[in-house]
Amino acid sequence: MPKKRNTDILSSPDAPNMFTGEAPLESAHKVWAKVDKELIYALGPNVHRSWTGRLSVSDACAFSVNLTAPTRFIASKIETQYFDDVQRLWAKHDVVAPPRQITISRPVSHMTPSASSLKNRQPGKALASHRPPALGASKIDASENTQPKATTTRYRTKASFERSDREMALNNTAVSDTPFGDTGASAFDGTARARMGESPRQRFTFDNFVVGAPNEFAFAVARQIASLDEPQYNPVVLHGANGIGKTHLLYAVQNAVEASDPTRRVKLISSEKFVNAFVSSVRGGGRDEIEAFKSSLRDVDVLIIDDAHFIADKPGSQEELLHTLISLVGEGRQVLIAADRHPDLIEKASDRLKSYLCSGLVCKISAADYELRLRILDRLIARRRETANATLAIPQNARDHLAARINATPRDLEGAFNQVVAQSELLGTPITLETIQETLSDSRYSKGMRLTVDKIQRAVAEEFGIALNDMTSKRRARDIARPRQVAMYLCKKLTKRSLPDIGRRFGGRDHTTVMHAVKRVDSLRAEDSVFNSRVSAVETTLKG
Ligand SMILES: Nc1ncnc2c1ncn2[C@@H]1O[C@H](COP(=O)(O)OP(=O)(O)OP(=O)(O)O)[C@@H](O)[C@H]1O
Repeated sequence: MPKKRNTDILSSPDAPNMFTGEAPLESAHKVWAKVDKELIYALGPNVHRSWTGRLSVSDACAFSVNLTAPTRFIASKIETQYFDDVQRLWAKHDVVAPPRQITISRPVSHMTPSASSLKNRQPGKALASHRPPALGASKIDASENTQPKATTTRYRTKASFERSDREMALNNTAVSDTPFGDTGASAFDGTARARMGESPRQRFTFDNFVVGAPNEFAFAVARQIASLDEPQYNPVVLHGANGIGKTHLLYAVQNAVEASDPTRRVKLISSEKFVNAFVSSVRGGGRDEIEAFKSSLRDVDVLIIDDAHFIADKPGSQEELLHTLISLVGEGRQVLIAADRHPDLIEKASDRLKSYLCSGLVCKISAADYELRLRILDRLIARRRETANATLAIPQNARDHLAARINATPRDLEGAFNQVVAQSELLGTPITLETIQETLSDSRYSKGMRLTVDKIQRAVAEEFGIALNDMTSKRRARDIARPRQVAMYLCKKLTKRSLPDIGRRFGGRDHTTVMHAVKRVDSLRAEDSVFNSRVSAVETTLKG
């Protein structure tokens, strides 16, 4: 008779490894020793020494393993930048199938309760309260205040982390209209907040917004909205690339209006929240739900909607938004909207919505130039000195380098600044031009990744001798169309932009046109050596 399988034991968190017979914690230490070594090769010794090499196994069961970092910042950094490597190598060396879930956490004190408890642990005694979160569990349970605080789950993406501050703000606003309290905030939100010192709502003020040629119009408009009781332009749309300061200005308006006249009702909501609230009110089915939704948006003096482009392919929500705007504007209430592109370029937005959005005032925030980036950097340094590190010193040549090198958005600049400062503060090293170069060389700020569509279009237009505006024109003559295809090809190859996004930046072309261009240039490069060397020449110039 076949032996009865003891599923209770095998599915228990303390079950020994089926293959090696090792206890979960023992096997986790062994696996980590291998992963630790391989990470040196995978990430390079410098990165490993500064980040992943500072992890250690603090707890493990048959389903999951908890790796602890010495500080919250290091845990966040690993989670956002190196987690995939850790996870991949862990899966390679852990013989458990499916591989155990990895959680990165930071201790609340040097000797974490879980570590000390593990030391005193009685063989065979389960430590239920010190288990790493189970598979699929969300962030750490706030009641487990003796546990290392998990900064995030395995499902968070880098992009979502970058946006977390802002989303946290928008979500809180939408869930409740109370200013940033702790209510409802997740453990991760708490981490993000601690990392930045203040909530976005507190940081995003007019005073903290650095004004320069690329944003002065938008700033002036926002200030005017905040200072007038009667709208002068309505609706107002601010548009510009991601991370360029739109949300900052929206919050600045909200803050300023509330500070100057607490009786004025201001509501700031993301269009994603708008859609969700609208859909759930409709699903709720009752008239009351729908009426409650409508009045929550219409009983305000100033309605501010962020990321309006999100609503593009949702016809029902678009219609509702349009009615909301018409109703508010009709009653003389101010409407302020932000989107990542001009309303006319919001694909799948209805013509009525587009034309209504353009009927008030549309103003663009342009890319930050070097001078503005330098001034934003100076402001960041000043704030850091005021709030956390009075002796922070960054030599001028290092500042110049940072402002010149991070030629993307203020958000990227802020991220790079945080990285440089945190590394210096945590490792106790001074900030110099060399340390900045080293920090940035390990990161997403490496030159090739920061190439913009605009730069590529310019470089290709120059090489092939066509006008820059032919990149977006409808002209189809081969001597124009071919360089345009080259530029599309290089955008796909050298940036992280999607095919639809690239198409949009080439005069609103379809993604299939971009796909065709990529294939065509690829095959021409293989067939025609002169053409190939011209494309290589542009590529080399761009990569600098
Ligand atoms: N002119 C500026 N002065 C100071 N800080 C700025 C400025 N512009 C942007 N920032 C900072 O850059 C970060 C990103 O800005 P913000 O979230 O407002 O971008 P966004 O345009 O709303 O991006 P998205 O399109 O992704 O929503 C914020 O921390 C903001 O404070």
